[in-house]
Amino acid sequence: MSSSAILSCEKVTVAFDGFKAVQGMDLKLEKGELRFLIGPNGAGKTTMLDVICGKVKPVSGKVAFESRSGTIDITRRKEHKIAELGIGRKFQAPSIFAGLTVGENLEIAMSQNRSVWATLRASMSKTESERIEAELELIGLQDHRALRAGLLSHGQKQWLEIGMMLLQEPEILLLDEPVAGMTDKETDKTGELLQQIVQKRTVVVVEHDMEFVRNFASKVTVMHEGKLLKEGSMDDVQKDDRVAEVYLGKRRDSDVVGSTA
Ligand SMILES: Nc1ncnc2c1ncn2[C@@H]1O[C@H](COP(=O)(O)OP(=O)(O)OP(=O)(O)O)[C@@H](O)[C@H]1O
Repeated sequence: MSSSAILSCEKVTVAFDGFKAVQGMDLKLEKGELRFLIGPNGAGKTTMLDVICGKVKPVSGKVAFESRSGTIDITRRKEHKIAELGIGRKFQAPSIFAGLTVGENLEIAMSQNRSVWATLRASMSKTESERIEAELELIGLQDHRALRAGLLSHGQKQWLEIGMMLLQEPEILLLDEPVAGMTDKETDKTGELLQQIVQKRTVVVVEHDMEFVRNFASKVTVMHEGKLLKEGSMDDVQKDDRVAEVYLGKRRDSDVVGSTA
């Protein structure tokens, strides 16, 4: 692995009943980057996240994680072990406790190894409380600590969930379409949040919202039919005729990979 790489997927192939959803895919992440994984429906993007977090095992290929204590081959590790090593995954469906307050949700996330009720009954240390306060500020929910999480807007629920993940101190965060269903304002706030998160961590985002990708991506990986089609800046990707073809079924045009204006 190169010195600053935090994750390296090499020639990863995934088959579902003989159908190759991912074929010989390479994906290398540098520490602290915000990487967007794009591509048409069925390209294999979500499957790649599944491979990284251990939910799906590849038939061949290798996934190596540069942990704080050295390089670890995580290809065959169990999902919960990979999470413990520092790779967190957020799925599209929120997994917050709607009946508990925002603060309580964060408290639970912070003390994952205690039971939910033991966590709520136990008194928090000053440091823990400050930690939660800092997290609330980061996710923009500082004024909602005592609000029932079920009453938050869709966007706020997503941020809360991101905050809950951050309290588990992952080194890599894998997000599947985090801005789906958000308003434009919420989408922008999410982009800003992700940019703050990568000051300390590495983030991979599977995304269909090209406006969002254009606004916040530095490096984009395009997948098509389970393979790497193109990797580079959004500019490079947008100029690529093959990328335009797979999105639009024709030569470069407006719309999806169109103008940056
Ligand atoms: N558990 C599964 N069993 C069988 N086929 C699957 C399974 N998961 C994914 N696939 C297939 O693998 C291919 C890649 O799916 P994947 O969800 O990774 O694509 P994607 O790029 O994330 O697509 P989308 O953008 O639509 O979410 C698709 O053809 C899908 O139908």
